[in-house]
Amino acid sequence: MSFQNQITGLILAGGRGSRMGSVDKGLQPFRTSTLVEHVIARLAPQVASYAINANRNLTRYQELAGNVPVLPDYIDGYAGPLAGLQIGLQFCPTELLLTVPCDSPLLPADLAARLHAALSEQNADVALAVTMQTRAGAAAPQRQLHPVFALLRTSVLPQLEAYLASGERRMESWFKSLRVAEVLFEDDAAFSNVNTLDELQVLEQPPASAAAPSAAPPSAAAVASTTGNAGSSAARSTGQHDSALHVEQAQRLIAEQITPLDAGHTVPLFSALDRVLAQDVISPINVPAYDNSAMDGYALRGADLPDAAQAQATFKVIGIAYAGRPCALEVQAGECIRIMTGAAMPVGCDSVLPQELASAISDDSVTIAHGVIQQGANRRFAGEDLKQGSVALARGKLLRPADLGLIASLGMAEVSVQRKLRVAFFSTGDELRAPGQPLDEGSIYDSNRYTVFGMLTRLGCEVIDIGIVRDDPQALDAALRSACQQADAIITSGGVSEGAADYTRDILASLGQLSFWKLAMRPGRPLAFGQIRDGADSAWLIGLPGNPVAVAVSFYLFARPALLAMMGAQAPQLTLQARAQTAMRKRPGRTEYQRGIISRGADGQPEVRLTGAQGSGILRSMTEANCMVVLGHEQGNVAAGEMVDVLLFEGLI
Ligand SMILES: Nc1nc2c(c(=O)[nH]1)N[C@H]1C(S)=C(S)[C@@H](COP(=O)(O)OP(=O)(O)OC[C@H]3O[C@@H](n4cnc5c(N)ncnc54)[C@H](O)[C@@H]3O)O[C@H]1N2
Ligand code: MOO
Ligand SMILES: [Mg+2]
Repeated sequence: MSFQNQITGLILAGGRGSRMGSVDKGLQPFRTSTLVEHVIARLAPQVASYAINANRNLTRYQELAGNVPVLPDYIDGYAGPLAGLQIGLQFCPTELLLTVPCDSPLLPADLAARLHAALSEQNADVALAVTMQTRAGAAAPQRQLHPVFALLRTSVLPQLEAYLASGERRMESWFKSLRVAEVLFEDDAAFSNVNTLDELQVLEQPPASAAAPSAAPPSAAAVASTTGNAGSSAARSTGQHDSALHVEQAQRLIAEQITPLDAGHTVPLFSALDRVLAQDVISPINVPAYDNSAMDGYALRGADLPDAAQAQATFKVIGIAYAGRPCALEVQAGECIRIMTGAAMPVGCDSVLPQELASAISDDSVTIAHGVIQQGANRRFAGEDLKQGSVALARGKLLRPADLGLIASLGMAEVSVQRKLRVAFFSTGDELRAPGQPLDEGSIYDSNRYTVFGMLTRLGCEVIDIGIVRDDPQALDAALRSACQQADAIITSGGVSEGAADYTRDILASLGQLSFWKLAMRPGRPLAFGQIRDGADSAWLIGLPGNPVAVAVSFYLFARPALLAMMGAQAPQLTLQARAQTAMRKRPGRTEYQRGIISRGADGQPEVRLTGAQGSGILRSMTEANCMVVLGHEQGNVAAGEMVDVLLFEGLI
């Protein structure tokens, strides 16, 4: 394997740019493009694929780089280059990560080759660039370390995480704890980094040496498309390393890339259930439209209610007010009107006595004891539910039955909703047979397509079943192209892990920009995500792992939010807490989703137990469960009686 295939590049663009007036350095204009595009042009040919670490303007970086991963820091607060390194190492699909800053547009073309040679020869953890610099006033040139030009083994990630967890942020002192190989580069100018706008202007002068780019870099999108496939083969590196993306990071990366489809249309209210609101619903009226009674009883003036000294008071009944019928009566002191729930409050009345609270009722009078109701009781105000002109429901709302009721209460018979997402789905694998067919030796029934069908349908998608696709490059290519032409998104299962399913990975990658992630979770460790294209058509693709439980879990955690984001829907997952009924085994360093049954304990509090064997091929564990127990990344074994997080299935799985 060539050294390039072992290396993922990481452009560090996550700084504050403090010395540049807080501008985003990577995006500064430089020689007809931007600093980061020059860095991309220099870095891309040296590595299998690359990512950008940025904490601002993520969409802009994404546009410039054409769908390469743009990774924000995992830890908050612009914690410096080590935070960028951390997310880069967590993400890195290859054994080696090469970091370069976004503001060194002249970086050496042989950076990766030379750092790699030294790293291998010296069996080091990290190789760093060094130059000799003559400073003003200094007698001799001095050794200058360039720690952000580093080639690292991803196996150093646990050490880095421990270092960051101790509150440390300094890069050079972290390197002191590692085996470092230093590589002397002659051309100091190649490492010039631009800290101030003045320095940028100096560098903007026409290049003085051959080391500088002679022309504008190729467009970043072109670079990305040439590296996309290389990235997938590099992702199958043979070396053992533990770097894996955290669940939240993968979710964040997906969320950052997906933008909602902008395609609303109007439907009658009865067709709007489970659809996503495409526009805010603004209330055209006050709801309720007028002050009215919340009770059947007697409307009166609160000022006439008896005080403690009076003990009770008797009111004269002067008429009846019904809901839906105007009542022209007006009460005077000591008078009341018999009123029905929902009837408009008669002029002068501000309180309603529920009839069952009266001390005595005759044909024309009502007696009320002191303290039975307060002034203002049981009066519903105009607009207390919704004020005219206010947002009754916000765009992005997934419409539930009560929402339909609310829209109807505004007098609206139609509503603007997003068009249904078209989602194509298929299963991959030579071993798969469709239910109803005979099962020959070595084959199994395809269950994933049915699970995926159910989950897509519950999400309100228009489903396109592409069937079972054999592990055959031509069949996969044809299936993907057909899916891409018909659908907004494609959900596949199987063939995204290492090894025998290489085919699927290669074909998936050949049609677009796909990342193959290893996630720090169980089940659902492998996942593919990206966009594929066929001519003018494009579709998002989520490649779920083949194991049936992993399919459901990965769909829930990644496909569901991705599809909801495409619909522009706001539907966050709700995590509850329950008491563990039994001990649960858990290894720190990954998030586990164990299948559970939540119920009410003897003390009335929620408690949860696991559904037996938790293997990711045991689909029964899923059907018996009504929730998933979520055991967090850092968490270890759970003792009986401890509180654990749970995600309820109802409506989802
Ligand atoms: N060397 C490694 N091997 C594996 C790793 C790894 O990290 N390194 N990850 C394991 C994990 S975790 C999973 S999950 C699987 C995922 O594999 P693939 O996505 O490549 O899926 P397949 O190999 O095609 O299938 C895996 C498994 O699931 C069964 N399957 C597949 N499709 C269906 C279907 N539609 N209905 C029912 N069952 C299905 C298939 O027969 C296999 O048993 O990789 C591990 N290996
Ligand atoms: O995704 Mo796998 O075994 O974690 O099922
Ligand atoms: Mg397979």
